[in-house]
Amino acid sequence: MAWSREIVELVRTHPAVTSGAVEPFAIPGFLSLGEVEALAAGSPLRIGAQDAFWDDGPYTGEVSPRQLAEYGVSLVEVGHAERRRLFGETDETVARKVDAVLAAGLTPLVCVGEPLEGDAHAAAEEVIRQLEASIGPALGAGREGRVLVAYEPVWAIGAAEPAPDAHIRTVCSALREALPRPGLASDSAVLYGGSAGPGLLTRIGDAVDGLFLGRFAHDPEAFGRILEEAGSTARACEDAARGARQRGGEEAR
Ligand SMILES: O=C(CO)COP(=O)(O)O
Repeated sequence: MAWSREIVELVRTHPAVTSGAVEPFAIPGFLSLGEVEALAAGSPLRIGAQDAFWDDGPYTGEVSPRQLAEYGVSLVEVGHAERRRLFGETDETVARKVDAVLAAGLTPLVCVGEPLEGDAHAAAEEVIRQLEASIGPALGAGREGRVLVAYEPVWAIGAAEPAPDAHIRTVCSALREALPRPGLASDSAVLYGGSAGPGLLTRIGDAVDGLFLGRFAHDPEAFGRILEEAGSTARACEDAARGARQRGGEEAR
């Protein structure tokens, strides 16, 4: 709660957030959701849940996306590596959860990632397959909405360092290219997670839309530094896009 209080204060006034360039979110454990949601009410901090079940029940002990929506939650994390490894989640169960989250009008944050360190192009193929298996069925059935994809190489979670910059670039660029499709909102995005911390976004910001942070944002001061970087990265990307549009206009003339 102390962390949440500091983060809410930070994002309320930070220019990177008030300008609309950066969209911060926090995903606390279920037991803290209500309190964090109350703290964040009226602030730009969006609140997510770490998991949800795919139906309303009766499924004793499970929490459905519709219940989370009533609670003020707007994001639901689906298919985190720990859920896949320790709780038997498969692409099929992830797909059912994505469908239920979209049906409840919430945004699924779909986690994908290759289990072992290896070739970046092979990793890109693997995660695009995971993405398709996770969101394809819901979109194919006519669901619509925004999807956030968190690319988390399993071998880089809880590690000393994130995956190498070139690896992240290759995989996230491929995911960005694979993402647009009918039914998917145009503000759908690709985030990188796995030992992400200060300094990373400045290096890879042209290849990703954001970060999915764990341990290295547990210090609010580090979160603040990353927010600064996110603001500068957003400005740099806007400038680059404006330059490209101007060059395109000159060529057209
Ligand atoms: O999986 C993650 C967050 O859920 C990543 O955690 P770390 O950044 O601590 O490796």
